[in-house]
Amino acid sequence: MTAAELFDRLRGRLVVSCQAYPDDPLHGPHFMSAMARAAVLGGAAGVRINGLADVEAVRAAVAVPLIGLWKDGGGEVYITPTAEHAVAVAHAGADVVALDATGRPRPDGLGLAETFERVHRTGALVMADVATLEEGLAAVDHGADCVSTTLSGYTPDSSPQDDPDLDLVAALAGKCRVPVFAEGRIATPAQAARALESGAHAVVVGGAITRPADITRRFASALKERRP
Ligand SMILES: CC(=O)N[C@H](C=O)[C@@H](O)[C@H](O)[C@H](O)COP(=O)(O)O
Repeated sequence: MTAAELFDRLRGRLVVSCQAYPDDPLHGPHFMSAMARAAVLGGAAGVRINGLADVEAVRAAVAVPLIGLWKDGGGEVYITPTAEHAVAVAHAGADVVALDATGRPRPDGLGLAETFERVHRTGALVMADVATLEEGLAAVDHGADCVSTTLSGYTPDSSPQDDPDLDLVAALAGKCRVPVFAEGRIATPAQAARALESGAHAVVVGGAITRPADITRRFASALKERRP
């Protein structure tokens, strides 16, 4: 699949992020590949998957474009923190490798251009996970194939917020020559639709679909507040 074909398949569509941490009963490739299959059944045009085992299993389970990442390490930069992680994610079967492109120092000391270049040598594309407009523009200059607002609200240079950062989506979409993905805290179908109206090429939704413990917690706490 060429880059143009891949982005065409995702245009105006939903990407579901299927990720479960080790303390989640759904952790592991068996559950995440079932989750990815359920997402595709429901109309997801792509999936976003964390970790080599999950990427491999999901690659075998669904045929849609797969955005892979590898959260690792205890540092500030934890989304696919080194070029070695990024290349491993590509080799595990990701079509697109998502990585922290905030410009903060990477643990392997490599710059973004060199890291992106190593991903491109595998044949995979690069999704730059950013928190600000400046980071997105710099990532595109360094060769990113697409940009996602994943890290807005989670870095010292972006303010924490409850809602999706649709201002950032609009700002990036207005200035970037590559597809911009809206990602982070999209909790309702209405917010997903607004993300497209803000200029997103596609919309990534995670927890609101794939974290049943968190979804349950929202319902349970709504009852608690009104318990007689
Ligand atoms: C900040 C960070 O580490 N984001 C991660 C990136 O892969 C995931 O934990 C999120 O679930 C994903 O971005 C989708 O966002 P949300 O679950 O809010 O729809």
